Parts: sequence; C-alpha cells; structure tokens
Amino acid sequence: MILNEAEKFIRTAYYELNKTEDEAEQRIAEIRNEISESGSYHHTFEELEHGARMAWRNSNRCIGRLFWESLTVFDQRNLSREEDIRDAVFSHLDYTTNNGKIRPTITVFRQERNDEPTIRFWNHQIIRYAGYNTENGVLGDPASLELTRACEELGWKGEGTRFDVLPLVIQIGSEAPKWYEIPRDLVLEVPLRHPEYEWFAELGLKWYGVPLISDMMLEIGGIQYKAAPFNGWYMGTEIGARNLADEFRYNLLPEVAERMGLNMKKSSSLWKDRAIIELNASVLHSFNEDQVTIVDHHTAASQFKVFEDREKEKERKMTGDWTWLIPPVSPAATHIFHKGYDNEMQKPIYLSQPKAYQ
Ligand code: HEM
Ligand SMILES: N=C(Nc1cccc(CNC[C@@H]2CCCN2)c1)c1cccs1
Repeated sequence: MILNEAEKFIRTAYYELNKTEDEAEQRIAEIRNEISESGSYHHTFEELEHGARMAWRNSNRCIGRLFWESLTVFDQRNLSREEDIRDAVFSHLDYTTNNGKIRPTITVFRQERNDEPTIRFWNHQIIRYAGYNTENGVLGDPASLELTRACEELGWKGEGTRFDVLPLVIQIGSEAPKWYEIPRDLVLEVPLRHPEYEWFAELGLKWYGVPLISDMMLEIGGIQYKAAPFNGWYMGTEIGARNLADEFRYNLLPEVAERMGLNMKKSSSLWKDRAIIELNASVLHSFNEDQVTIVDHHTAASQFKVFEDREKEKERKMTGDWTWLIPPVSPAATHIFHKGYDNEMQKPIYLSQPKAYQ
C-alpha cells in the first residue's frame, strides 16, 4: 500500500534531512489526504532528491556508493512531449560529461500514474553501440542485436561500423516510439592505446565515457519512476574485462593475445589472463591520459571500504550483493572477496523492470 511505503520513506528521509518529527507527521497527513483524493501523491523536490540519493546508497550491487550524497538530481517530471524529454536527456548528458570530469547525475521524469501514460526509454544505456548480424558473424556489440533490429524497424539506419551509437528511443504510453540521433558532440569517446605496446592503437578500439543507465525503475515511498536515467563513471574492468572481453560481447582476448605473441595452444600459459590485464591497463591508461573520469577496481574497492565504515558509524544497516560487488579481475586482491554481505533489499531502490520493447 502506497501510504505505508510513503510513511516509512518520509520518516526516514525527514530524520536524515534534520527535520522535526512534527514536520514529518504533518507531511504524512498531507500525503494521506492526497492519496485519499487521487489514489497517489507527489514528492517535493527535496523528497525526490534525497530519495534518489538513498536509492543509490541502497544499491546492493554497486561498489561506487561512497559518493551517494553528491548525486545531482534533475527534476523533469513536468515534461510530457518526446521532444522535450529528448532535450532533457541531451542536457543531462552535456552536464554530466563536463568535458570528462564526470558528475554523477540522475534525471527523473514523470511518475507512473493511472491517469498519465507511462514514459519509457527503449535503451539499456543512453549511449551504447549497435550490433548487426552479418554473414561472417556479428558486427559491433552483440548485446545490442535486439535493440538495433527494433531501431531499424522504426526506420533508423546505422553506418555499419563496429561502434555505431544507437539512437535515443522514447515511448509514451502505447503510442509509436520516437527515435532521435544523439548529437556527436555530446558523445565523449576514448580511443584505446596501451602504455607500452605501440601496436595496440592499431586495433582501432574505443569506448564511450559515460555509462548512463536508462532502463531501470526508481521506487521512492511507493511511487514508481519508470524513466529515471542515471550515471556515474566507469570502473575500468567493466570495459576491459567484460564489454571488450566476453565471448558474447566484443570477444577481443584472442586478438590481443595473438598480438602479444602468447602461447594460445594451452590455457595453462594464462594467455587469456595476460590479455585481460593488458586490455584493462589500456582502458585505464587511455581514460586517464584523456582526463575522462574512471576508477580502477582496487581504488573502487578501497572507496567502498570507506563507505562500509561510514555506514557503520551512522548506525545504518549496510547491505550488498557479493556476487556483483567483487570485481571480475583479481577479486581476491580486494577486501570485498574476503567477507560476506547481507543482500537484503532496502528502499528507496533502483530496480530492473521488464523491457519496454519486444
Ligand atoms: C560514481 C561512480 C560509480 C561507479 C564506479 C559505479 C560502479 C558500479 C559497478 C561496477 C556496478 C556493477 C555493474 C555491472 O557489473 O554491470 C554498479 C552497479 C550498480 N550501480 Fe553503481 N557506480 C557508480 C555510480 C552509481 C550511481 C550514480 C548510481 C545511481 C544513482 C548507481 C547505481 C547502481 C545500480 C542500481 C547498480 C546495479 C545495476 C543492476 O542491478 O543491474 N551507481 N555500479
Ligand atoms: N559504472 C556503471 N556501471 C553500471 C552500473 C549499473 C548497471 C550497469 C550495466 N550492468 C548490466 C551489464 C550487462 C549484464 C551485466 N552487466 C553498469 C554505472 C552506470 C550508471 C551509474 S554507474
């Protein structure tokens, strides 16, 4: 029941915002009235801002939570036209990119209400590369095959390179979705080179700087925001050990190992491990040289330890999902590997939701 969720949220949020219990109870009475009149209620900007920050703090799978209080929150709940929503996404991108000094940001669009059609993005991330089936295998990102085909059915046509940026796809209610090319000057990318291997640049690899998740739902006090794109910065392993390394993604380990002259005939030469390390070294080196914010997994784990200690000091229950918190490279070299975490769901929260397209 919305009222029950609202009461729990208001009491906790108002306490954390140093408001009096009286203020909290007054606000709950207001919300009770709004719910009895219309079946739902609306957050003040302050409630929305702190709720979005609490949801980050509660993200069990997130290693980057130390900075939860610094999240910038843009309130775009008044928009209802695709073109205005598009422009708000573009200004989010411009603001957060900040020439490479990434500022963690979320834009919250209109909440799910029975009398207002739902706004959804078809994109998993605002910036992501297309994937095409060709007779000699997949060109681009295999993870994007479905969305790429859906975009082509909407009339979009990619250039056909390994790194075509997909269009922004916005759907309101059950209306036809609208798609928009993302202006190139809003897409910051980093060409990948290696600190020692001159040949690495010839692989022609790059990745985008801003991971902007657009398919998760933000739930605060019983209210569901199904379009609330949020971003931080990358941890290097996401690009170097997964996006470019997974066999079902860009599958680059054989090519990197080949160029390194490693013995690929037996796994005990650890050729895959050596290739992964150098791929990750190249990501961190290239992002740092281009001054685009990124964090290595050791630094990220240390920052997460500070977060854990701070939450303990504040006497807040800190929950986590060990299976996602350990990095995919050298997990046992971080403190995270050697302890357990309580994977209990706390709210406000970011939740996965069913895909907006088929
Ligand atoms: C500031 C830098 C940040 C870093 C370095 C970071 C790092 C990460 C990493 C590495 C993951 C695992 C992703 C994967 O394995 O696919 C993750 C998950 C997650 N992060 Fe963070 N994060 C940051 C900021 C944020 C922000 C600003 C939010 C939201 C406001 C957020 C919410 C989440 C959520 C909800 C997940 C789980 C996603 C899922 O369940 O699929 N993070 N984070
Ligand atoms: N650094 C980031 N990485 C991140 C965070 C949440 C979710 C994701 C995407 N995870 C899904 C992929 C695909 C399956 C497993 N990983 C990436 C951030 C993205 C948005 C804020 S931080």
